[in-house]
Amino acid sequence: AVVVRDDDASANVTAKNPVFTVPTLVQIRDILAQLEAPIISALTERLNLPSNPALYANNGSALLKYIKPREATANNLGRYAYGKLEYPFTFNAVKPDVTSKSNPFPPGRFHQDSYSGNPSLLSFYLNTLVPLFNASTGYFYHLDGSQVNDDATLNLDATILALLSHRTSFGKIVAESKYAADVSGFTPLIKAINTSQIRTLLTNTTQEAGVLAQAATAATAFSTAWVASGAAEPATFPTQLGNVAAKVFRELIDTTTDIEVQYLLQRFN
Ligand SMILES: C=C(O[C@@H]1C=C(C(=O)O)C=C[C@H]1O)C(=O)O
Repeated sequence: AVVVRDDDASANVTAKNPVFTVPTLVQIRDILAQLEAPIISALTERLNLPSNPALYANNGSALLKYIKPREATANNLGRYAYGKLEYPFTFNAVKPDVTSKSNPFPPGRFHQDSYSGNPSLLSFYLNTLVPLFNASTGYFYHLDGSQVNDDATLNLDATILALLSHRTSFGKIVAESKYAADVSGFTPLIKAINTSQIRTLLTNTTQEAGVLAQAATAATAFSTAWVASGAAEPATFPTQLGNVAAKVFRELIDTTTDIEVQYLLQRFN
């Protein structure tokens, strides 16, 4: 539907974003738990492919070149539409909502802020994860004897990065849900731009321990399943996967929390 907005002087007529009420924190945590297995499943596959270091040199320029046309296609399919909670790595898809009398961001209603956690996810991927993806053999067989399959590797890189972006973007609705449950606690901290106190109020270390424990359980299940299914794995494989899963979920928690903090800092813009 096309509606006239009285708060947008630059355009007489513009499409208004849909109004979304965020789920409760309990519901959001259930949804986040559902994302753990797919992330660790993709990491398991990726850990079993050898890497071509050239793809990740120069801040991942070859990886980003691979991802760019995929993200353009994804964009045309609506992957980054308003409220999808996923953002691309190769262009900026965020148009932040602006508060006004007609659009006051009531507690519990999603609004879009301009912050993306993707740059820090990409740097974590390139600098911390890629060095851990050091398999010497892969599961592709080539008559020329080569083990490396650049396209298959990049395809998994793109899949993992998209999942990481989606998972961390939940920080936006986590923040809205927590704000709605404690408006009087958050409001003065936001107005004072007290970033460290906002972060403290958002953090729940018991919940974090549960997320990390589920990641460890999933990593054990996937490495056990690969070995039981007949994959030729080095003895170190379960430990390596456990290590990768622990690092990824620690990073996800930290970046999700960054996104929560940044969302709230823009609450009254
Ligand atoms: C997402 C939340 O906020 C923070 C981030 C967490 C996460 O990313 O899993 C877990 C607990 C909180 O410290 C939450 O409270 O569930």
